[in-house]
Amino acid sequence: MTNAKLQSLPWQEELLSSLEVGIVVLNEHFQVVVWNQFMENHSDIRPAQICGQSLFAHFDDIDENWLRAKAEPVFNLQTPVFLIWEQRPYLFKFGSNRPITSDSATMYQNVTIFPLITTDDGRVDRLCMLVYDVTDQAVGKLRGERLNEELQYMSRIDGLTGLYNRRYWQERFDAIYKLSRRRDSNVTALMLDIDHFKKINDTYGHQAGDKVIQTLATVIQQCIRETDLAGRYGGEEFALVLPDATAQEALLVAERIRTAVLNTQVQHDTHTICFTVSLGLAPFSQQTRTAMAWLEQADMALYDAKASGRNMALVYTG
Ligand SMILES: Nc1nc2c(ncn2[C@@H]2O[C@H](COP(=O)(O)OP(=O)(O)OP(=O)(O)O)[C@@H](O)[C@H]2O)c(=O)[nH]1
Repeated sequence: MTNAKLQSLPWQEELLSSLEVGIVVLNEHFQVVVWNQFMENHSDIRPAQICGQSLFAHFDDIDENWLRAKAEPVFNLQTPVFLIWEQRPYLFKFGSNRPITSDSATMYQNVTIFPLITTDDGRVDRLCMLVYDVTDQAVGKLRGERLNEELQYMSRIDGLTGLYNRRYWQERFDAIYKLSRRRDSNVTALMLDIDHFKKINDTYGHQAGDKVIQTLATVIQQCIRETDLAGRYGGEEFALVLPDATAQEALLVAERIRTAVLNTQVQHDTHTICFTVSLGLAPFSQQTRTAMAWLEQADMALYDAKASGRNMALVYTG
């Protein structure tokens, strides 16, 4: 079955030309025997230019060793092989004819490679590749995945501050609690609350209050490690967990946050707003039976800090 033979059967040639599928027949030396209209249209290579020549001479971005290894079972075991876009977006680097706004500049392809027997002794001496354009399907799936990732991100993040929201923070905190029990690690939980926040809202308005909350979130992020976990726990209440930190080490972080807040001013309209925070800390202990109980200890220390005059950080003492 050579190109010359195909030309002698016009209806077959017409059939192959009208297919929206690439058809490539290769011999044992990976020389092209058939190159249909689809392949010509997308590669700008005419059959006369490529037939009788090595495929790799025209497509130097196809890894020769890889394709030969892939095709081995087709020749030796007479079994088909499938290349799917999820594993390798394309075999032939063709441009996609989708609109400019489309997600893909190149055509995604699924490729089926199956054996052809043209010898009298039943040996496979040719293989046929069917190249399917699956760009629409691939772009749709990739968009769906990206959308899912965005939705997952949004479901974890607090819209006002960009920190983790309460639900997701709690989920991560529970996991850290379980890990700490197993490893008996030094981890400290921290609760933080803005002092007299109601007064800020009442004096400057809710928008100003929001700005204060956002500014505090930025300050917190600047004062902690990447491995620390910060979340917005309630309106003006934040929860943190500091892995690899004893109570004393976490207290240094808490003091860093407290002083940074003292040195922060929030501009709103013509006003300059200053505020303070109170912090409560609780180191992990094997005696603490649940994650919730651990967090409550930090909350009790926070309550003590508030009761002792605010603008301070205290460690839970039991
Ligand atoms: N602007 C703004 N205010 C909020 C938000 N969430 C809660 N609040 C307000 O935060 C205030 C919290 O007040 P309180 O719980 O009485 O505490 P506080 O005034 O900070 O007093 P102390 O904690 O005892 O220092 C309430 O007025 C809530 O309406 C929010 O997202 N934005």
